[in-house]
Amino acid sequence: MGVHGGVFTLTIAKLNLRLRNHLFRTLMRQEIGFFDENHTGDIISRLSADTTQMSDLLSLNINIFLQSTIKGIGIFIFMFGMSWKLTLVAIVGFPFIAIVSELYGNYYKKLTKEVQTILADANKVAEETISSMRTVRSFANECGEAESYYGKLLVMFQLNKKQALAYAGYMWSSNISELALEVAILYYGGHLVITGQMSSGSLISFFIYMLELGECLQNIASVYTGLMQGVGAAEKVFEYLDREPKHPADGTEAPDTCTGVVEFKDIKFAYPTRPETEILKGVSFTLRPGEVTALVGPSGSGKSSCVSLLENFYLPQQGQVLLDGKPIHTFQHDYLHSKVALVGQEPVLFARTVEENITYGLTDVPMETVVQAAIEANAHDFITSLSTGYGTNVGEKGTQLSGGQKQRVAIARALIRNPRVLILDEATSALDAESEHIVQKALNNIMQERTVLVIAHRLSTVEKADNIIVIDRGHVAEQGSHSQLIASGGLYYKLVQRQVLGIETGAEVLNKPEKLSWKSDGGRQRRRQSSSGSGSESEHNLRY
Ligand SMILES: Nc1ncnc2c1ncn2[C@@H]1O[C@H](COP(=O)(O)OP(=O)(O)OP(=O)(O)O)[C@@H](O)[C@H]1O
Repeated sequence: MGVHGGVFTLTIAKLNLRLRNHLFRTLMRQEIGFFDENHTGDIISRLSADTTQMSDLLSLNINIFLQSTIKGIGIFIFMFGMSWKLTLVAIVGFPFIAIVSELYGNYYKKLTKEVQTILADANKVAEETISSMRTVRSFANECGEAESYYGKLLVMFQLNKKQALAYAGYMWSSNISELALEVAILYYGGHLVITGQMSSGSLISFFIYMLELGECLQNIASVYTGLMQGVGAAEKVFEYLDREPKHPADGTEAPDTCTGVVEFKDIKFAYPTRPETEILKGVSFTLRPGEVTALVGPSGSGKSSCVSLLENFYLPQQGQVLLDGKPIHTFQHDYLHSKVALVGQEPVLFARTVEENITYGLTDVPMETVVQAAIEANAHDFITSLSTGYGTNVGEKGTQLSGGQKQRVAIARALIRNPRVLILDEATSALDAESEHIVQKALNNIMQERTVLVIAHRLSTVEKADNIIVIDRGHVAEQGSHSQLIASGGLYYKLVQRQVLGIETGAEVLNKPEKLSWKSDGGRQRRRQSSSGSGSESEHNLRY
C-alpha cells in the first residue's frame, strides 16, 4: 500500500513537472502579440492552477479506472459463469447509466471550464493589484481591489453551487437506476430459483457479485466525471500547448561580421490587438554605424513602435526592417539580440543579484567583464557600496534600487553584449545631474562606431544627434540635423518652440527660428534669448 501511494505521488509529481515545463517553454516561444492579448494573471493561472488540477485529476482517475476495470471484468466473468441469463438482465441497465453519466459529464466539464476561467480572472485581479501595490496604496483603493477580487470569487462560488447541485442530481439518478436494476435481478433471479434453473445460494453469490460490480461501475462513472473535470481544466492548457507562434523566432542568419546598418523600408504597421489602426504608415529611414539618430515626435506618434519592430517583437504588415541589408526576422534569435541591445526608459530588472541582472541571458561571463561593463555604465561604485556588492538582490523588478541605479545596471546589461546597434529610450532620464553627466560620457564613448538610435525627450540629446528623424502620426515628417531642422521651421521647430512655451512665459517666446539658440552645458540646456537677454535657465525636455 505504501509503495503504491509513493509511486502514485511520484507519478503525479512527474506529470506536473513535464506539463509545466512543456507549457512554460511553449509560452516562451510565443510572439509578443500573444502577451498583449493575454493577461499575465490569466497565463499564470493556466500554468499553476490548471496544470495542477489536470495532472491530479488525470493521474488519480487513471489509477482508479485501471483498478476498477480489471476488477469489474473479473467479476463479470464470474457472474457470467454463474448465470448468463441473469447477467444479460444486468447488462440491460447499463445503457441508461451510461447516458446519465454522459449528460452529467458534459455538463460538469462545461462548469469546470467556466470555474477555471473565472479563477484565472480572479488571479488576474490579484496579480495586477499585488504587483502595483504602491499605486493601489497611493490612491487608497485597497477596498476597491478587495471588492473586485471578492466579486470574482462570488461568481466562482455560484458555479461551485451549480456543480454541487449537478453532483447531487447525478448521484440521485444513478442510485435510483441501480436500485431498479437490483429489484429486477432479484425478481428474475427469484423466478429462476423457483423454476429450478438456479440454486438460491448461487443467486445470493450472484447478487453480492453484482453489488461489487455496481461499485466498480460507479467508480468508473466517477472517474469519467473526474476526467471531464480534468479535461475542462486541460482544454485551455492544451490550447496553449498546441499554439504555434504567429511570428516564430526561427531565423538562421548569423554572419561573422555585422556592420550595423539599419534600414526601415516603407514600413506599414498595426498592432495585432488593433489591426484596424495603422500606427506606422509608410515609414522609411536609415541608421548608420558611428551615427547617433534621434527619434522625436509627439506622444503616440509611433516612436516606440519603431523600436519594437527593430527588436523583432512584431512583423510589419508591409515593408521590411533590414540589418546589413537582410530582414531582421531572418537572423538567428540569439544573434540578433546580441547585436541589437535596448535600454528602456523604465528598465525592468529581475529579482536576482546585480551580477545576474548584468549577465542576463548570457552564460559563463567572467567577473572582470561584469565589473568592466558596470564601470563603463558608471554603476560600479554604487554596486560595491551595496551590502553584498554584485551579489545583492535587487528585489522584484529592481524595486530595491533607485531609478538611476536601475538604469545604470540596465546600461551595463546592454553594454556587456557589445552590441552593434544600441537603442536608448532616453536611457538617462532617471539620473541626477551628476550621474547623468558621467553616464552620458560613458554612453558617448560606447556610442562610437556603433549604430545608435535614441528615443529622445531631452533637447540635450537631440541636439547632439547626427540625424534627427521627426515622426508625426506614423509618417516621417522631416529629418536632418538640429540646425537644419530649426532653420527649416517645420514640425521640429514647432515642437521645440512649444517646449519653450511650456516652460517659459509666452512673452519670452521667440517667433523666428534664427533667434533661437541652444547651448549645451554638461547635458543641461540653457536657452539664451537674443531679444530678452534675461539668461533664464531651464532644462528642456522634449515632451510634447
Ligand atoms: N501593444 C500595443 N497594442 C496596441 N496598440 C499599441 C501598443 N503599443 C502602443 N500602441 C499604440 O500605438 C500608438 C503609438 O505608440 P508608441 O508607443 O509607438 O508612441 P510613442 O511615439 O513612442 O509615444 P510616447 O512618446 O508617448 O512614448 C499609440 O496610439 C498607442 O496607443
